[in-house]
This record gives sequence, C-alpha cells and structure tokens, in this order.
Amino acid sequence: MKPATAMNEAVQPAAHLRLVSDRAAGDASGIKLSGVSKTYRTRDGDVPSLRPLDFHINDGEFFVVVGPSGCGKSTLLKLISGLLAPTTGEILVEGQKVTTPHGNVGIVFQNALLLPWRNILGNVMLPIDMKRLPRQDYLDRAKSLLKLVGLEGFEKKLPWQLSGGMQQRASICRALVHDPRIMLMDEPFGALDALTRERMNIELMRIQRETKKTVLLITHSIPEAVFLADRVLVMTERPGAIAAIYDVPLPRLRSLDVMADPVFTELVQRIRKHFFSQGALD
Ligand SMILES: Nc1ncnc2c1ncn2[C@@H]1O[C@H](COP(=O)(O)OP(=O)(O)OP(=O)(O)O)[C@@H](O)[C@H]1O
Repeated sequence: MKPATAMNEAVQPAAHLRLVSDRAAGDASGIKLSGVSKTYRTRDGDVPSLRPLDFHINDGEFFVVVGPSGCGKSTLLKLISGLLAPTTGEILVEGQKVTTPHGNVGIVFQNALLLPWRNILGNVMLPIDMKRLPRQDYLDRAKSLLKLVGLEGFEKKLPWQLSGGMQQRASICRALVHDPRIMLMDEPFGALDALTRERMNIELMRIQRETKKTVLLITHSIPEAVFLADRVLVMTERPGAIAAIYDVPLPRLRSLDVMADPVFTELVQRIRKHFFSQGALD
C-alpha cells in the first residue's frame, strides 16, 4: 500500500481505498495549486483561512471537496476562479497562471441566482451578453443545454414559474453556455430537498460525463461527494489543509444503487471518521 499523505494519522485507508495524491502530477492541463494559502486581512486582525495547499485536478476529472464549516472551501473556489488573490503560492488553470477572474470557468452557487426579469433562456444567455459574444452563435447551444437538463419548453418562462430544482438546472446551463473547460460548484444543491438533490446529482454526473468538463464541487454531504467524485479531497478545520485525498474505486457512471455497494459505504465511513477525529461533524 502507498504511504498515506493524510495529516490525520488516526485515519488509515483500507487496502482497496488508495490515497492518490501522486496521480498525474506535473500535467499542464486541469488545475494545479502550488503552495496556495489565504489569510484575510481584516480590521480586527488576520484571519488565516487556508494553509499552503498543493494538489492537481486532472483534465476531465470530477473532483469533490468536503470539510468542516468555515475551513476555507468557498475561499478555495474563489481563488481558483480568480475572484480572490492568494496570499502565497500560484494557481495554474490549463497551464495559465490565475491573476484575475477568467473566462475558462463556469461557476454555480448554492442558490440559482437567476435574474427575475429575464426569462429562462435570457438567464442562460447572460454570460454571452456580458462577454458581448455574438448571440446567434450561442442561442442553439443554450437551447440544447436546456433540453439536456429537461427544461425544453420552459425557455420563455420567468424564474418564479419554475421549481427550485428547475431553477438550479437552468443555472447549470448558464455556467455551461460559453463552453468553459471547467465548472466550479459551491454547494450547488444545498438548498434542495433530498429527492430533487438525488435527481440533480444523477443529472450532473450525466452532463459531466457527456461534456467531459473538469468539475470542482464543494459539498457538506459525504455520500454526495463519494457518489459524484473521481476523487474526494477532505479538508481539516480552519485554516484548511489537506487531510487526505481519496480515490473513488467505483464505475464512473453510477446509479443510486451504488450507495448500497460496500466500497461506497466503507469510503463514506472512512471520510466521516476524519470529522469525528477533528471533533467537528457537519
Ligand atoms: N471576506 C472575508 N474576510 C474575513 N474573513 C473571511 C472572509 N471570507 C471568509 N472569511 C473567513 O475565512 C474562513 C473560511 O471561510 P469560507 O467561506 O471559505 O469557509 P467554508 O469552508 O466555505 O465555510 P462553509 O462550509 O460554512 O460555507 C472562515 O473563518 C470565514 O469567517
């Protein structure tokens, strides 16, 4: 068995649950973090949010981050999107150093955040209008994305005429419409009921497999993380560091039945132990 990179020595992986932090290092594609830390400077003093992080998300990988509340997950996503600058270190997206917000990513937040006065198609087209790209070139793509997520026929409806899950599906289309290579998703299904959330997970997995996007998703749900991910990064309490990175040794296209698979349940348990040993469980 490979040596664990886990900081928490109490959590040892079972033989078939490899820790894979050495996978594909040095590849110029995907997302690469080298020594990336963040300390917020506030009037009340410094708030160290992330300890120096080093990891690589592969091109086309579904990478999920879990961690205790306040450990710096959203901060991590904002750094990768270029909305925030790191205090130390360097982030490369597709080989390019991130210094400002960049067009390579589509971002999905916890709430759909659709503009109430724009219809669903208008909301999906928002990044095209904001980037002043030619509308005609993207209209068909917007419509086929809406079809892909089961919203065909709802193009002219206003957001309030759709359920929460439908609005969130529209916001995923909005994040995909300009064809970014990378999707950054911050607890995208946190506000949904359990059944809709399960359906959205299946939907998202299908979209990711079909479009071969690189996805970084943050969630508080360990089963959701294991269900969706190729790899799961577990963070420590603030200032967040890498507790462990787990490979998910399950078929890439999964149905909900996989949740009864012993490999699934064992990995969920193993990740949960990190939180118990840190004294914090969400
Ligand atoms: N703009 C800011 N100024 C000062 N401190 C901040 C700022 N944004 C976040 N923080 C602090 O940094 C830490 C990490 O915040 P962040 O939102 O990244 O955590 P999180 O893991 O996403 O939390 P949660 O799971 O609860 O959403 C928290 O302690 C938070 O209070």
